[in-house]
Amino acid sequence: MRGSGPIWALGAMSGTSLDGVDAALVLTDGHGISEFGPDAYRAYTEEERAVIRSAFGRWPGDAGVAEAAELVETAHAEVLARFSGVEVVGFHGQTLAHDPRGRGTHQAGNGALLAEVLGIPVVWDFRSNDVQMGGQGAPLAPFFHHACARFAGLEAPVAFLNLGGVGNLTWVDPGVDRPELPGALMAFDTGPANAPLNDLMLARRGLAQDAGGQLAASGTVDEGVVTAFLTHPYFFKMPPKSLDRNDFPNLLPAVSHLSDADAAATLTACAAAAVARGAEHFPKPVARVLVCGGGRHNAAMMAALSARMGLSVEPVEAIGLNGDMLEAQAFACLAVRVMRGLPTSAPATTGVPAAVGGGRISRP
Ligand SMILES: Nc1ncnc2c1ncn2[C@@H]1O[C@H](COP(=O)(O)OP(=O)(O)OP(=O)(O)O)[C@@H](O)[C@H]1O
Ligand SMILES: CC(=O)N[C@H]1[C@@H]2OC[C@@H](O2)[C@@H](O)[C@@H]1O[C@H](C)C(=O)O
Repeated sequence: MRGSGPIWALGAMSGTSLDGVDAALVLTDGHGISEFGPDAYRAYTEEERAVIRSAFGRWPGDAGVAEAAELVETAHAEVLARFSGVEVVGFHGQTLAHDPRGRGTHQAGNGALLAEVLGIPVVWDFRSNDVQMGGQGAPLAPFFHHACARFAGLEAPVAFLNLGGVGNLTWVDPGVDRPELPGALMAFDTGPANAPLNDLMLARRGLAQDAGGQLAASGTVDEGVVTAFLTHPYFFKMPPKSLDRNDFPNLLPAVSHLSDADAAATLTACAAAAVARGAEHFPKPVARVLVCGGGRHNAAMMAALSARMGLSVEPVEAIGLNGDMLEAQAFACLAVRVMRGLPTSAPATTGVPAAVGGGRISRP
């Protein structure tokens, strides 16, 4: 990559909730954000979603994985081709399985193929190197959260919370000028966020989500279920730590005896309680929690978070960011970091023994 100045990078993310592909342009030198560009979204069709979902938990070579990967590649090629003036693409792919201390981490989608189709260098397979070096391979957005806090001119420690299928929390001290330095970051997955709630809505009501958190807001939380949920060994692990979408298989069955509304309220409370438990690990207190990801549209979840954390919980729009695109933007910024040989994770974000870079670079 020429020079060290900012370039237009296009990031793309297909998250665990499997709604679709987010893509966003960022002008960045990998350290700082100069400007945000346009973004785009391409939903998966129900048929595509079913094929990809059936490959969850599977590894390269397993039945159904090649079909899922092809759909992921096609959807990305479609949405990424809408942009012009792009110098590099950061392609996350679709996580199908994540077992960092076992079989590794598996993001479906071939970046080399996309580079050919788009005619632009593509950085991809961001997580494998970190896992091979002994890290969790996730979360990777924290280096970008650090850049966001500085872009917004924040000075005091702050937390970014992503509420996707899984939740992840990043504590940032914007006063430390590089994300890999000790004291800059602490990050980890908090627990299940929207995934069990979506599964409940699908099973009970045939709906994709609890829109606005309306069903949860009409129910009563079963605190016994929340207390039992918090005894899961994950909550006793020290960060950094990461999760697979299906790591809490007993959560949905734990609300099977409840009405639809009470079950939704209880799963929402569990997601919030997991975040509040996670925040106990923060090295220094924060005054505000800035939320990105689809869960910020769930008023019941936002209220539960604020109540259980005793903090101001606001969407990232409060500091001028786009909460639907933060992860896509993160992989844009990480792509530039990879191109320039900068680290993308550190002991405080993934538990890797030393700051490392990841990602494969494929050129057309
Ligand atoms: N209006 C809304 N009301 C309630 N929930 C919503 C709303 N919009 C989105 N969501 C929730 O947010 C989810 C999508 O969030 P997001 O796109 O951030 O997840 P993801 O990026 O796929 O997941 P991850 O970050 O775990 O990879 C939906 O599946 C739904 O549960
Ligand atoms: C293995 C994997 O894909 N993890 C995702 C998932 O979705 C949310 C959470 O679990 C986080 O760990 C990560 O994504 C974000 C973008 C990250 O790496 O920061």
